[in-house]
Amino acid sequence: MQARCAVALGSNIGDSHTILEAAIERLVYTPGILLQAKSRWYKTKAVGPPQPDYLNGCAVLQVELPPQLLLDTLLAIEQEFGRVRQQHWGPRSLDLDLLLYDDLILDTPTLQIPHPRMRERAFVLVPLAEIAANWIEPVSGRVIKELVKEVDCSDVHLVKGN
Ligand SMILES: Nc1ncnc2c1ncn2[C@@H]1O[C@H](COP(=O)(O)OP(=O)(O)OP(=O)(O)O)[C@@H](O)[C@H]1O
Ligand SMILES: Nc1nc2c(c(=O)[nH]1)N=C(CO)CN2
Repeated sequence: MQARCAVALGSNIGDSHTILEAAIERLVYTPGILLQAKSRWYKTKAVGPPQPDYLNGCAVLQVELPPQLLLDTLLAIEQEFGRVRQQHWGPRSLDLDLLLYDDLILDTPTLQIPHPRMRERAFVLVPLAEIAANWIEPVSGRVIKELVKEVDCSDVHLVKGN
């Protein structure tokens, strides 16, 4: 079975640009994952507890993996990039969040789709609107380009020379 999914990428430790570009390559290297689109990179102020600014972006993938296996793959790639789970919302070399999986709504103890906080996050919605503006977020029934108008995007800045 083929599905289209959207992934958010973030990094605020190390050479984040190199890490995020390498994470895209690593995703593409995974059997069952094809890259359909990737956004440019954005420098963003950390939301939540004080920590270094992030570099964020999004990608749209065509996958042949079921949702939980896809998540497990994302978590494994985070580990490969040295992601130690110091503390929730703490700095990390690589964060991969599964935002959308076709029009699936899933709420299990290990996986929630759509990502439960994506609609409040400019650092997700701005790059996602760049590559998936007309994707309907299934919980709200709204398209991404409408959702991004409802969040404060003043802390999301396109990186020069993307
Ligand atoms: N859609 C999803 N995308 C990514 N992780 C998810 C998702 N749904 C559930 N999880 C679970 O959330 C756990 C916590 O992830 P993590 O510690 O990276 O949270 P975070 O990225 O710091 O915060 P946030 O979840 O708010 O982005 C993961 O280990 C994963 O098992
Ligand atoms: N700007 C920004 N802030 C965050 C981010 C992130 O990726 N970017 N990720 C978090 C936990 O997932 C918490 N806060």
